[in-house]
Formats: sequence, structure tokens, C-alpha cells
Amino acid sequence: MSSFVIEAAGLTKSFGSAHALAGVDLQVRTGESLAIMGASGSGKTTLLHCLAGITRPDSGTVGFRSGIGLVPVTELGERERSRLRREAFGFVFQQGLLIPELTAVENVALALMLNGMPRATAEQHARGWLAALGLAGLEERRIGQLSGGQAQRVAIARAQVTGATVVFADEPTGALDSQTSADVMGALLHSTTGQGRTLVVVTHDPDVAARCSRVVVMRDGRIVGERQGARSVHPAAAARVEAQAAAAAAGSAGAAGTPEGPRA
Ligand SMILES: Nc1ncnc2c1ncn2[C@@H]1O[C@H](COP(=O)(O)OP(=O)(O)OP(=O)(O)O)[C@@H](O)[C@H]1O
Repeated sequence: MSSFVIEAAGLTKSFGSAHALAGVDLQVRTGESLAIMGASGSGKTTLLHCLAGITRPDSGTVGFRSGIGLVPVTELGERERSRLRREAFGFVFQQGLLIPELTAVENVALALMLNGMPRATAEQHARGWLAALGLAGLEERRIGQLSGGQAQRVAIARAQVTGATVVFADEPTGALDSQTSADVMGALLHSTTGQGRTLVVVTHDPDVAARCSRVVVMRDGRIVGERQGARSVHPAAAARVEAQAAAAAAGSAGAAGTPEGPRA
């Protein structure tokens, strides 16, 4: 089985005269934490959105390797891509994904309820994840009643409660002070690569990138550099993901992710 969970080749994307992606080839390894860096406007977010099936590139392909084979993301219709995003991917963005009128537990449970889980069960799973991310006691607070770092932990819980294979994060620590940023990044890494999942993170922050296992650097819509980080791929990663994939293929797809959350 390939050790790549996402394989992208020849991606181009233009917005009018802006060539956001000008030919990107990128393979994301199972269980790695991959940072995408580069100057503002270099195409980082566009690349992340293409990898995650949010944006369709003008040309090129993206494949996602699941337990049942390679899913041709770029060939799927909007409805199928939406389902793939709900079931296989998780998203942690700087803003916009949490619903301010809902409580922390409701925000996390919503991801499960959208996949058909009854509310009571969904909230039970959600509480497990929130506790694992250090938010026990804050479950009933609305998002606006949480600090920026606490809200980002809710977003991390929501991204992973469904058992996402790959978590995509776009500037997940962008609005946070350096200590809170380090704490949130630690929680994000522990709950993704620390449990065999894969993390792809767009960041301007060298401290965030330094904690990832690989860094690619973009300029003018292309990848112009790459380096390995200090942290290696988690040794249990490939086995864990393959076991999850096998379980999904055997018919237990749709089960919630483990609420064990990050390890201390
Ligand atoms: N929806 C859009 N409509 C028009 N132009 C867009 C759109 N999205 C991206 N662009 C343009 O594509 C280029 C790449 O944008 P992108 O957001 O991918 O860069 P980025 O590296 O993530 O930037 P930043 O670090 O500032 O977030 C930029 O020139 C941007 O203005």
C-alpha cells in the first residue's frame, strides 16, 4: 500500500489574472505533519483548498488514498466532495467555522449530527473530545465566551470528532499570542499525528513550521523548497491509519473518532 495519503500532480488555478497555482506536485505522507509556508499571496491557501476538495483546480489531479483505494478527488462532483470532506477530512481555520450562537459542545457535536448521529450520542462523544483537549467545565459556554486559544481547541475537537484521516489547518494559531499558539499547536499535533492521523497546516509562523515533520515553501504558485523538520513521522501512524481504513472498508464507516484526544 502506498505511504501517501494525498497525491497531487500538475495543479494549476487562476483567479482572473492571478495565477494562484502554477503547477504544483505534492505528495502528503501518511501520518506526517506537513507545513506549507511562503509569502502572502504565494498560493498556500489555494493549494490547501485544492488538496481538501474545497476548490477544484483548473488542471491537475488530487487523489486521496482511503481503505478502498485511491479516490479521485478532482473528478468528484460537488456533492461527493462535500461528503468526502465531512467523512474523511477535518478543518481548523483561523475563523469562520465555529458557530458563535452555539455552545462548545454543540459546535463539536454538530459535526457528528451532520453525519447522522443522534444528538445525545453526538454530545457524549463531543464532551470526551473537549475534555481530552483540556476544556472540561467549559462545554456549555458559547464560543464568544471562550478565549481565542480555547475556541481554537474547540475547532480542533470539531475537526477530529468524526475520525478524520487528514486534518487541514489554515493559520490555526494566527490570532494567538506565542504561548497560547505553542499550546494550541501542541494539542493539534498530539491529536493528529500523535494518533496516526495526518496534518497539513498553512502557516506564516516559523515556530509552528518547526514543530512539523516536513515543510514546503511556496512562491508565485509553485513549491520552491522543501525541508524535513526536527520531528519524524509518528511510528504508529501508518499502521493506525491502515487499521482505520480497513475497518471503514469492512463496513463500519461513519463511526465516530476515538474521544481519547491528545495524549498529555
Ligand atoms: N477567491 C479568490 N478570488 C480572487 N483571487 C483570489 C482568490 N483566492 C485567491 N486569490 C488570489 O490568488 C493568489 C493566491 O492566494 P492565496 O490565498 O492562495 O495565497 P496565500 O499564500 O494563502 O496568501 P496569504 O498568506 O496572504 O493568506 C493571490 O494573488 C490571491 O489574491
